[in-house]
Amino acid sequence: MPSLALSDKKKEEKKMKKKIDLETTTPEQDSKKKGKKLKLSDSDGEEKKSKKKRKSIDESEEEPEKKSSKKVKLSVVEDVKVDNPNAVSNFRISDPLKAKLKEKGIEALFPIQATTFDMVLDGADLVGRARTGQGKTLAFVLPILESLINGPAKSKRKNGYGRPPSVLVLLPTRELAKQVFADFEAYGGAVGLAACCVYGGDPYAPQEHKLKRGVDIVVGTPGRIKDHIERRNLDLTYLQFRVLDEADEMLRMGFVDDVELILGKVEDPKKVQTLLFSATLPSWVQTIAARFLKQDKKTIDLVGNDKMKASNSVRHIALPCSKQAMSRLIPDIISLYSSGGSTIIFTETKDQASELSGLLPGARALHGDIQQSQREITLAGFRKGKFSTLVATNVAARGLDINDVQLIIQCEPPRDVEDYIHRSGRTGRAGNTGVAVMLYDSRKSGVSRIEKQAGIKFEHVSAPQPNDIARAVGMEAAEKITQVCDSVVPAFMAAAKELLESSGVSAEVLLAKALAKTAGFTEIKKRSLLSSLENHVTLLFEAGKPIYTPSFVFGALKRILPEDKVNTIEGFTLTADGQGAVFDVAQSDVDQFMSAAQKTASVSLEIVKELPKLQEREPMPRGRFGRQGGQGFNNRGRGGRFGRGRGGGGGQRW
Ligand SMILES: Nc1ncnc2c1ncn2[C@@H]1O[C@H](COP(=O)(O)OP(=O)(O)OP(=O)(O)O)[C@@H](O)[C@H]1O
Repeated sequence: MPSLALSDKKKEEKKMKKKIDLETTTPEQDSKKKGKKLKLSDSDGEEKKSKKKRKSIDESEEEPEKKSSKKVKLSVVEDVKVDNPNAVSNFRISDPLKAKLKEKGIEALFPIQATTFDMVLDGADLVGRARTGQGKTLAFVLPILESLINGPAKSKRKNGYGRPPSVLVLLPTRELAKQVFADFEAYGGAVGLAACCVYGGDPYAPQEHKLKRGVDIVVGTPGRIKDHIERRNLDLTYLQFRVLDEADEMLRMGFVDDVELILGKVEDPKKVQTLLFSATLPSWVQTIAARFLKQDKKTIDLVGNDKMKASNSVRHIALPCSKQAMSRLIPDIISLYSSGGSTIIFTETKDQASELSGLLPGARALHGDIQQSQREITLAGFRKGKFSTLVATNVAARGLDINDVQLIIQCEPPRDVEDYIHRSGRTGRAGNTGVAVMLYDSRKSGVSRIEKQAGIKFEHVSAPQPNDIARAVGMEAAEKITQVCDSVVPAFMAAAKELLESSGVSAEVLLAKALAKTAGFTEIKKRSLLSSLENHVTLLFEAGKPIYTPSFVFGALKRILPEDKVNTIEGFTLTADGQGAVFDVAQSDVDQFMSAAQKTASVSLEIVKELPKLQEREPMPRGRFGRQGGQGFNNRGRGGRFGRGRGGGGGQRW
């Protein structure tokens, strides 16, 4: 299909442009462009100095003529690479690491990596913040490894059998620990450094064995790390680097005691470099940074006071939908917005995740009540594309980097804006684009709160209608049809001719039927705009004067319609202008409602074509410090949130 090919091409071009933008723009360049200030807590000068150093090394390495002759020979694309100040070759990265980066298709550092590389390699403590999917993991992996093999940490690193680790990385969940471990294993392995991963839910013995044999890097979750320290399997005396990744989540989960205990185990905190990374840094994390990091720490905040806190390569969409309509609506949202890629659906509770995954064809659930071994199988299957829809609780909200996730669906506005930012950030990663659809109950909403706090502007859309769905699935079906092998066509020609002659409809109509059948659609039901309910229609009620209460509308309706009919209306909401109310009625009742309204001059009813702006009723705010135990953090239980089973409250949600 030419139009399909064209749109795909455009998408690819856009992706390329975005990728190049991400790779070539350093925050300094960016801030100059926008007149925005990059937050550098101190030694700004040092950073400039090391940049200069880099430049002068580059200049002395090559004769000017050589440089220019090389440029002449290069194509435009190659030119971008050479001129890119963030090209890997511009950093003090040793050859085996460079080769590994190249093997992984990484030619230039992303801004958070480029900005912090020298600081970390030169020994600074650091608080680093960048939006989701912008490469924070390599921002600590690369300079730490480089420091251990060629930099200041090399001479202090212990060698040989039974050596204690030089690096400790703490993460909030097992899935994340495994992901970060995979990077340390790949890049560390390239320079002869050994890493191991320890987390709860797995037997102790194999972890114990690895630790006793000696490793350079330990990656894990706080609970299990603490257990290994107490069992004397883990000696942190010679630690040189401590990394707190997704620090705010770790502390929010109630790991604060474990984290403190672990961080307190180093012999001389002044000799240890501590790095703290996240996409969200609530102000209370700054307090933690002040306690655990050195006074002269650097802060690199690539989000800063920018209004937009969530990923800016994601399309943020808000869509009204009742609980009832959800499981039937979601497949259509996937057809319309997933561009053929994978989808992660976030629910608020474990029960919801299980229930919804059972209702969606081919979907699997991931939450804290599922056994660790099964969780790993599910996640591995999703990563490999064995199934394309994952229904998860917040267990999958943070940090997970899964290729080809094109669509995020959140079943309701999350209570914490940080959750919105991290969940929607599972798509649109590494310079790619993605779509995040947030469903909301028009009677409760919460949309404006997320919009305001995350600094995003939602696209407000209504439930996909028959034409939208037909266009989307029709395109996919068309692609399937055009892929049918030419050699099988002659065998079907006689049947096709006969059908064309006998059906009495045009070739176009027949082809449309073939597309519908190929896409698996025998009927498409209309949906209401307000609750996304099938075979329902959204009506607008007006009375020619301001409406202050729902009871006024119900009273007026009951005067013109039987009470039991009025009681069937769904999703009742007042409009933002205070002049009307919208609600859904069954398609079969529409005529009765409309003719009743026509008989009276006091009210009017109209079928809504486009949903007007609605009044929002905010849910009760949940205080961050509202329902927890000590330490002043939202203590949802000591890791119980993800089923570590270490007691504490609040573990039921995820
Ligand atoms: N310099 C680079 N060039 C190309 N791809 C990169 C580069 N650095 C990292 N990536 C890729 O970008 C993706 C996102 O990286 P990463 O998971 O570290 O992001 P993040 O900032 O930690 O996101 P989150 O806040 O969601 O945890 C990964 O697939 C990673 O391999």
